[in-house]
Amino acid sequence: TRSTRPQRILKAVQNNATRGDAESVIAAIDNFCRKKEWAMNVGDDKGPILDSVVSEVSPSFALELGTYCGYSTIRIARLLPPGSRLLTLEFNPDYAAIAHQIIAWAGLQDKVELLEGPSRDLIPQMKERFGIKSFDFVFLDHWKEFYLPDTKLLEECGLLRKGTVLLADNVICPGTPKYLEYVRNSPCYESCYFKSHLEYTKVEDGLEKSVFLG
Ligand SMILES: Cc1ncccc1-c1cc(O)c2nc[nH]c(=O)c2c1
Ligand SMILES: [Mg+2]
Repeated sequence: TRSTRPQRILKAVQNNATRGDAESVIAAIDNFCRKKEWAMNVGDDKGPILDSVVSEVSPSFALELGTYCGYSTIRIARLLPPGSRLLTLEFNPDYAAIAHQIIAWAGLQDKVELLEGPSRDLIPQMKERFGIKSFDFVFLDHWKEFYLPDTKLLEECGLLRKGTVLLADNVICPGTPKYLEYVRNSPCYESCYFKSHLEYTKVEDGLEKSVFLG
């Protein structure tokens, strides 16, 4: 039977990237998705914006909503200081199975904890089950309809602190109008937009950076 797109991405990594070399894994995925088959990775246009925000925050505890094949997981984890942790949540088991292998190929499995399940079920378990006090950085990249409810859930669970940085992908394409309206109008957030393009295309998209003010 025909392979899946994530399986084809994994094969491109195994055939073109060096084990333990995160940069080569990122390049292999970007080359495959630009030249062979589009896929919903944050990509090499928005990616450097993600990198700059992660480097600026230098988080001890980071959360990613939406792993897919692990591309942005690797972009974030490769920049984390020693001893810091990235938790990444993925509800699709097929995506999670591929992401585990791609994260391992990059040699970043010791910095990353990949949790399978719905974010709305996992977020309330963060303190008790995963020993998280609060997150320093959150990357929202799962499904546009969940950005706002999951942000409110993070607030309600006391998982955001003064200065926590939220970075949201796809705020233009596919678009997250309810989330944007909230973070741009709430007195609890200071928000700004980084204009870019939908991965591997000329279509406008961008990242919204929102600092929680407590
Ligand atoms: C799939 C797609 N088609 C056309 C335009 C945009 C997308 C698209 C792009 C992304 O970066 C996504 N990231 C997380 N989750 C998504 O569902 C998603 C969808
Ligand atoms: Mg995205």
